[in-house]
Amino acid sequence: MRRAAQLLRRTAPYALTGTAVAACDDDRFTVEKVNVIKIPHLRDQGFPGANKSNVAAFGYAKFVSDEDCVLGDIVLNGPSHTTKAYTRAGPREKLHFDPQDTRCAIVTCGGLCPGLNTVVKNLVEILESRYGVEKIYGIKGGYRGFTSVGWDAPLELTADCVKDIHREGGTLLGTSRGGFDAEKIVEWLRAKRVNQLYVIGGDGTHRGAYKLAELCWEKGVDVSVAGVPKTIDNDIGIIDRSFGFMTAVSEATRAIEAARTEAESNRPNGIGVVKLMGRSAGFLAAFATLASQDVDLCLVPEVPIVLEDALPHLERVVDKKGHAVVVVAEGAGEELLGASAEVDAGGNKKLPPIGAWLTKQIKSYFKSTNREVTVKYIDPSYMVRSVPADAGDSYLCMLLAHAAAHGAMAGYTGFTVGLVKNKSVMIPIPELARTSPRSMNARGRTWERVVAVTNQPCAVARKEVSWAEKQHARTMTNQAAGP
Ligand SMILES: Nc1ncnc2c1ncn2[C@@H]1O[C@H](COP(=O)(O)OP(=O)(O)OP(=O)(O)O)[C@@H](O)[C@H]1O
Ligand SMILES: O=P(O)(O)OC[C@H]1O[C@](O)(CO)[C@@H](O)[C@@H]1O
Ligand SMILES: [Mg+2]
Repeated sequence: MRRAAQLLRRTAPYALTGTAVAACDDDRFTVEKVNVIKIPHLRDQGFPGANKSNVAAFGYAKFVSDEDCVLGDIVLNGPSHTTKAYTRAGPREKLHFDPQDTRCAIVTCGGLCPGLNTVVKNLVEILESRYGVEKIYGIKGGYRGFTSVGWDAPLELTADCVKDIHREGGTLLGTSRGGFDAEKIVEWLRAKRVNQLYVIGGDGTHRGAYKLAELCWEKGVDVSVAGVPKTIDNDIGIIDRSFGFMTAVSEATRAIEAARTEAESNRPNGIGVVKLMGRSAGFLAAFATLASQDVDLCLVPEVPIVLEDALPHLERVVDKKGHAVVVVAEGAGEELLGASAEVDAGGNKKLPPIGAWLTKQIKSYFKSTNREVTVKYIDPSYMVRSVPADAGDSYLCMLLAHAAAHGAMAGYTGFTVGLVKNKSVMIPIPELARTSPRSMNARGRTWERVVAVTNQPCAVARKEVSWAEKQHARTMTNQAAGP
């Protein structure tokens, strides 16, 4: 017997709506409850909008209904199942903003990431060419650029001036940490009659973006704030992966390849150590390790380092192969090196020099066993994120830019976009903020694969369980929590 899903009903803004869905097939399983996550809409804040028909999409695209959802959890492991669902992104039949009266601004914040320019290019192109928006500002140098003057004052972007920017890494607009002033930014938006703001950045940038959306409601300004998540750490919650991450993984494997070549060639007992980015999540280190297949020891922030296991393991590898390769994420080993009280302009804590420390530990361990060792330390950190996006990430950048533009034109606000189970969706920014930064589950499949591929002793992770589980539990609690 199959019972059709009941109509998905939405209530208050940003609330999870408990929506009963029954889908029984010969009593095999039941999806008991789908919690549809509602996206704030400007009409709910009392802005009626233009309610114009979407001629841009008409004739070439299938409109996406506001009722279309994507299930967040598609793995069934029991007779009944509860899952969140995210509103599908895509062109809507009705536009909140009349393109003729639409003025947009785009800003990139936080660290660099492959594909920033590709997102900017695709935003400008879809807004100008498809929707017919005539004024698009490019804010220079992150949030602080709203108040900059002179050469750093906002640019006017056109499809023509962005047509080749995807070929370059970095961001045409510039980026920064710090300098966020909500009052001044909203004042600028009001003065320039900008009614769509696109922010491309990480969790910090999104926290700022939501403050801007809230301030706009408070001040009665009809502005849509749309985010596009950016991080090469891949530490944004909910989404499948962030743009630029796989490009960074490919670049990281080149550094690992160099480390292997150095380690293999330098006698006796060559060891290559590669430090990769990853402030609080070791996804980059883990994926580069899995992709390269050359790594013998991978250290990540989620799994505390146990030197008494790690160093003898390296010695065994060197004995067997003549060389070894180590990958360490920059945020690993906080439990040994201590946390720094210093923070950067974005409020992110500064990290101790784990790569140099580890190199020293390896040297002294081999010395203590009366073995010669040649350690080559490679720190390619900025190189992996300053390159242009590869083909897969370029495609993702285009998809995300389009999702953001369609959502903002339709009048959604305070949302970000992402792939969930390979479908593009909109996510309320508070949901993203609650689930980010996410960390790798030290008892999950990715880490299990890393241990299998490197052959590093499971004991490397033995102390980890309580600490990493605590970390992971925190993320999961955040994800499970309602707004
Ligand atoms: N809680 C917050 N409220 C308002 N603005 C914030 C907040 N956190 C960060 N910002 C601002 O967002 C911008 C970028 O923040 P941050 O340095 O944390 O980078 P990010 O967006 O998280 O990207 P990355 O992935 O590189 O860390 C900065 O201008 C910072 O001032
Ligand atoms: O030196 P910056 O520009 O602050 O960036 C470094 C940080 O950026 C990140 O890649 C996040 O974007 C972190 O892994 C890293 O700690
Ligand atoms: Mg961040």
